[in-house]
Amino acid sequence: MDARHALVRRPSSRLAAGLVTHIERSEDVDADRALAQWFGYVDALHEAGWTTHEVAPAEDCPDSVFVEDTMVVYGDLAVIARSGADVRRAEAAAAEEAVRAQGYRVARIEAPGTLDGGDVLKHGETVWVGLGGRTNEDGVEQLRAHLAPLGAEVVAVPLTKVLHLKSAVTALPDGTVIGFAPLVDDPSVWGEAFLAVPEEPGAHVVLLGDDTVLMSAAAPETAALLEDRGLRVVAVDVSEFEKLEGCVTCLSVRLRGRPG
Ligand SMILES: NC(=O)NCCC[C@H](N)C(=O)O
Repeated sequence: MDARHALVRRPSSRLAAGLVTHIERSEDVDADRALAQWFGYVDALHEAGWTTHEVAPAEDCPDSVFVEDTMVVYGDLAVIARSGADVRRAEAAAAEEAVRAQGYRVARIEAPGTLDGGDVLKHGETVWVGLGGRTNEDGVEQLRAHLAPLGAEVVAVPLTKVLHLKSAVTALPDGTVIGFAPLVDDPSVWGEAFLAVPEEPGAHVVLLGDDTVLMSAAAPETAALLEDRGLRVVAVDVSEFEKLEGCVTCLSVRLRGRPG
């Protein structure tokens, strides 16, 4: 992997008021513990050689820590999302400012399109987009138009069982797409490349390097399975974010092809 930079955004003290859609609301989201977990996550990025850049915090936006949802970065272009949850739209402006400061060109998903960055899974030149939750057809079409000149193929994927596509599936460095089968609408999208994992929190990995993945500490069996495949696993406790349907992917935007 080349340049290793990532955007992160520290949690609002109002995190407990974040949105919950597919799971029961937990009454015990602890904002202090969440902040400690967020520092643990950021430390794990640093230890793996990543430099982090903070998007200005947004106290009034309980879900702002889930910075992944504010954009899709491909090549030298950042497509600023227009969340399918209108209460989250205020998060985008500061995220745009932060990614511009890293040298990216910017495009935007415009109304009536909606798209959340968490619905977008990239591997190589293929970009799968979950359709049916926070992202609509117009949002997919706009993303396709923005990314086509960069050589990306955008593929819409049905999504009904979880919040975002990357709540269901993520990709390993070799292109294997992992998911917890009961929550994946149509694994046949990935054919032989799909690998079922034994735990729901095990479906989410952040690629930290060519052979290293970051994942939730709540998925020890999946961690062992990935280690058997030759990967190094860095596990972090993100329990407070998981109570709000967040996972390791949504806490950062990795800027792998940073222009600047
Ligand atoms: N990309 C992600 O998985 N984001 C998680 C967002 C969770 C937040 N509570 C929401 O419902 O928008």
